[in-house]
Amino acid sequence: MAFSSSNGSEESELYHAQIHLYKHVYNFVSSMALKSVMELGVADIIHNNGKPITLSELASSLKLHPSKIGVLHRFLRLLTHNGFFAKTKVQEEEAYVLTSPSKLLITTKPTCLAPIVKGALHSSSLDMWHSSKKWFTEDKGLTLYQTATNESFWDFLNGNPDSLIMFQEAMAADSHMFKLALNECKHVFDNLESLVDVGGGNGVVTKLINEAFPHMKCIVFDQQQVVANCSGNENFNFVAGDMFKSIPSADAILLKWVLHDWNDELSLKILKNCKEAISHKGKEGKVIIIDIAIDEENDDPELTELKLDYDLVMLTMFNGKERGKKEWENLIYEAGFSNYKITPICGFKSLIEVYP
Ligand SMILES: C[S@@+](CC[C@H](N)C(=O)[O-])C[C@H]1O[C@@H](n2cnc3c(N)ncnc32)[C@H](O)[C@@H]1O
Ligand SMILES: O=C1c2ccc(O)cc2O[C@@H](O)[C@@H]1c1ccc(O)cc1
Repeated sequence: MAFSSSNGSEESELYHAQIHLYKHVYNFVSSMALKSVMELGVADIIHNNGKPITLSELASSLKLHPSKIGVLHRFLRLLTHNGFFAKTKVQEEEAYVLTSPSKLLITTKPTCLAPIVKGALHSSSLDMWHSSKKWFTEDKGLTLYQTATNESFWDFLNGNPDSLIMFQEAMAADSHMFKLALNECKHVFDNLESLVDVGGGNGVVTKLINEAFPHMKCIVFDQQQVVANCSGNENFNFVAGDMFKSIPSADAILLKWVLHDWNDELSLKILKNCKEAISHKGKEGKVIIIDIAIDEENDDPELTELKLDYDLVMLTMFNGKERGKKEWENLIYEAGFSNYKITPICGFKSLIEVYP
């Protein structure tokens, strides 16, 4: 039933529809206000203050022009409404404190996600969206990013060292969360003598695994330009190569946030190379995938929205995708594996153990 017959509820439905639409039009304002506050370093200032901070104290720490104190107040009002800050009173004056989400912007903490905010909301990640109509009406086999910029996002990173660093820092920041998850899924890595972290970037995850299992021979395998200046030690090494060609042999292969960058055809190629790399172990080898698993039936709608947002980001930037359980199963079986197990970790990702 789209509209009821009574005039009153027809209007009310229209008003609700209007609010729904406006809310979605202005969703970007919350993202951009968050980015602005992250760039100012507000979380660090509140954290270093050691107690709730008043607006005037905050403005003075930030060395704001006096004309911008009211502006800061309005940014903080929205972000307080959104759960990023909370308000209390200091001698009758309003003062701000951090909440759990804004504590993730404290730059001295290993759990800091400011580099994700910086990279994901950088103009180089966002500008492409203005070309979506052109992209929809063409069939050139390009990503939205390529349609907008004439190069792939990977080529852009390879030609822009500062952007490559920004991307690697964002990936490294996300990987620190894995330290907590490792406590829950330590058993997955038990009894492995060797592991290759394919597309392992600058090795944050591998280092955490190596610290938990010092006798495991760990290799971070990534593109030459990513690992060229990385150094390790006897059981924690960097190897340059191309995962589409071949992958070094090991008891287990780790693929964290790699397969979602690629479509099914290319993901299949990577998985088949992983299978080859563990073939010497017979049925004992395994591939460990850490990625999103969409589960609309069981996840709450907010979590599903985040996963679907990521799906569109992967589609538009890389021609990649976030997968549901059935899509993971099809991919895994098509690559020649016989069994798998999906376990949710890190809040919105899953760990998928894949067996030959
Ligand atoms: C999204 S990042 C994930 C990095 C890391 N696994 C993490 O979770 O932080 C994908 C990684 O795949 C690497 N990569 C892309 N193409 C590759 C290739 N052909 N061979 C090896 N690594 C590749 C990128 O350089 C990048 O470090
Ligand atoms: O968060 C981002 C992300 C995460 C995982 C991945 O495989 C690719 C990603 O690219 C964007 O979606 C986004 C990001 C973009 C640019 C950047 O410098 C950092 C993160």
